[in-house]
Amino acid sequence: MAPKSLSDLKRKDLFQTKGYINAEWVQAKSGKTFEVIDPATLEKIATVPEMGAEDTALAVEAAHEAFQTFKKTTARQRARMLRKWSDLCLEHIDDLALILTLENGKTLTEAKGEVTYAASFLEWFAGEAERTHGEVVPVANQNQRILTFKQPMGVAACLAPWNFPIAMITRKAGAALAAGCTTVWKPAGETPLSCLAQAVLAQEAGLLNGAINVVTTLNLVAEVGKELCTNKLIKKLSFTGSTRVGKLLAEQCAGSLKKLSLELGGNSPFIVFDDAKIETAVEACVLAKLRNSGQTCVTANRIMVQKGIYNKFADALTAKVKELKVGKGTEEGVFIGPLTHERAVEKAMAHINDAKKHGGQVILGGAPMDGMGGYFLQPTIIKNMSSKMLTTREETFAPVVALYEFETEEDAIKIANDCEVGLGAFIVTESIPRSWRVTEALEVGMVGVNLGLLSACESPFGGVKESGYGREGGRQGIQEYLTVKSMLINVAN
Ligand SMILES: NC(=O)c1ccc[n+]([C@@H]2O[C@H](COP(=O)([O-])OP(=O)(O)OC[C@H]3O[C@@H](n4cnc5c(N)ncnc54)[C@H](O)[C@@H]3O)[C@@H](O)[C@H]2O)c1
Ligand SMILES: O=CCCC(=O)O
Repeated sequence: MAPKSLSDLKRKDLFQTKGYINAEWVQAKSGKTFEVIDPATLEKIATVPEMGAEDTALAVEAAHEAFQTFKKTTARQRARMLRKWSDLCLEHIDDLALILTLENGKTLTEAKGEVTYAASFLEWFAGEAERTHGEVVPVANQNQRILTFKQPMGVAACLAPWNFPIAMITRKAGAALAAGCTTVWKPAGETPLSCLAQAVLAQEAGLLNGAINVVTTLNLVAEVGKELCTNKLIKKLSFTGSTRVGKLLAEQCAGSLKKLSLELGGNSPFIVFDDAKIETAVEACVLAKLRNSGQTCVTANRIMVQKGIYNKFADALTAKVKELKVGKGTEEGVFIGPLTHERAVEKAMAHINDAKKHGGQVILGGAPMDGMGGYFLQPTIIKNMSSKMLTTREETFAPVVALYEFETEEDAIKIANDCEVGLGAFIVTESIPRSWRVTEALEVGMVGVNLGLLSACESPFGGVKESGYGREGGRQGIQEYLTVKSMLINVAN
């Protein structure tokens, strides 16, 4: 039987409810705490420390101290630790998935998928650690030799979101530690428990005391964020979350010119051309739109369908979505869990009501599922979407499928690019030339062709425009945590 509650954990010590500084589990200096809630039941699952600036500064100092030793480890030593950590994630996948489902709401199947995805970053960066090096540069002056080498930047702050609390920590910290940086993690207040479980496993994998530190906070997030941005011992900050907060962090980091990676909001177009196979389009759309209840940074937000197949696609998609079971992530057969917090339901309802006001036609769902006890929303499909609507400008971050109609390929590109952000995009077409043309024309960081998932540890992940800058994963991911030093040698005497 599938596990349902914390009492089903096989390794009880993976459920930690304190912050983690210099390899010790600690309370906040102020003694304050906050509660972590199961979004499927609204029941409290844990009480964790509400840490503030003082606690954060201690975590940064511990990481800085550890860096003096950690930077001298070899890439092979670091790779071994990361591989061991990856293996431990897979060994304890059931427990990690259960903790994740209980605090985030996603289904156990998706939670296991996230653990596997998280482990893949650790394995990937273990490999990259040993294959990242400088170069010998051809010289213009025969009396010189020039070479470059890569060095870890120092302490890295890793700020993870609530929608992928495990994978986003390993994507950031895996790269940082592979590079030889030490880290301070700040999980989202809604989902600290998955991060704390990762701290247990990372330590078990042999990481040096102080190489990872976890600061938990919900209500003092602005204070903690500011300390991380302004503390001069931190040399690099990586954030995944909203564009609003990303801009604030960039402003706060400007004072110390800290290097930033920002993976922010998107508004992904999902473009279905007349020549698409309907089954491929529906299957990809369900994944791109409804995975994690629509709460993914690359979630398809504007489903744009060419006129010739608009109604056919809408009917096929509606039939498919009607089959999907909504419920608690721990229940068998559930495809769509609750949203992670109350604000998400409010935001989705604001988008649905705004679409209705401007002529949108709700053909499925359209309301919260009040009797279910958590933050549940009916899977919703809206036709006749137009440029006037809120969803056109802002990501809905919920299981709300907004269907727009377009006429030509040129129109599709123009509409898709008429947007302040540019993270992901999806296109569905049987034409290879069109897939190239459209991919090249879209102003985004990632394009999926005939599929609904853009996630792979070996593929660089990130956006353009107000979706931020920097890349995570791929060969680029580790470079974000390294500096290049050049050495110029006089060989004349
Ligand atoms: N890119 C992503 O993966 C992602 C993740 C979460 C939210 N979002 C977007 O943001 C919208 C709103 O979500 P929300 O209500 O959680 O967003 P929010 O803007 O309140 O918070 C986003 C994240 O930033 C952190 N945060 C907030 N204030 C901070 C500060 N001053 N310093 C440091 N960190 C801070 C929060 O802990 C959270 O993880 C969503 O609907 C979605 O559009 C995107
Ligand atoms: O939501 C942010 C990341 C999602 C992913 O990597 O698939």
